[in-house]
Amino acid sequence: MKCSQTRAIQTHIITYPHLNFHKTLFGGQLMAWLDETAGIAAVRISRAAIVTASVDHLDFLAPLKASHSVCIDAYVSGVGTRSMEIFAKVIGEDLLSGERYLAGTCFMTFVVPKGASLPETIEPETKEEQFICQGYEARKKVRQAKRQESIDFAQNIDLDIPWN
Ligand SMILES: CC(=O)SCCNC(=O)CCNC(=O)[C@H](O)C(C)(C)COP(=O)(O)OP(=O)(O)OC[C@H]1O[C@@H](n2cnc3c(N)ncnc32)[C@H](O)[C@@H]1OP(=O)(O)O
Repeated sequence: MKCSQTRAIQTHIITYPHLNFHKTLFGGQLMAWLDETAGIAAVRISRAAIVTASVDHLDFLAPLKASHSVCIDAYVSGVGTRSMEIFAKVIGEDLLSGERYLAGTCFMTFVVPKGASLPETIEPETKEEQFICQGYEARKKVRQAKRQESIDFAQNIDLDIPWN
């Protein structure tokens, strides 16, 4: 399957319900849209009931201003056995001037249920897709190491009710 066959895109106008104190897009809203868009890309390759396993390297590069549009563009950039990596980019656009800017990039990992299968490879075509996909194996190694760290870390987190 080609990266482009998994591509999912959402575009929104940045207006009041989604603004923060700075009159720019609330980061939590952007994260929700990212998860939704990336999730669609993940289902397109797997046709399975995926879950979000991790979000790494979410860089907020520029604020998204009120009345600009925000376009979230996501595609599968690597496949493992049950996991897949999705790359997403966030593009802001001043709709009156037409100026576009990169507001963020992000990698997310989604996992299919046990028993579901994924294609063995994903095929990049454009220069950007080739650039992104070539880093998949290295990023997966880092993620696997971090996952173990995260499991060890969780052993030290207490679940007590704070007001007791
Ligand atoms: C769509 C939604 O809104 S979902 C809501 C939010 N997400 C959730 O609730 C998920 C909660 N977490 C879970 O259910 C589990 O931890 C899971 C399903 C993510 C992983 O659990 P398991 O099935 O036991 O994982 P297992 O160790 O078998 O690994 C399966 C694959 O996932 C990958 N993986 C598991 N956890 C992570 C992680 N945190 N980050 C990156 N990759 C991961 C593994 O590397 C492995 O990849 P591979 O098969 O390509 O080699």
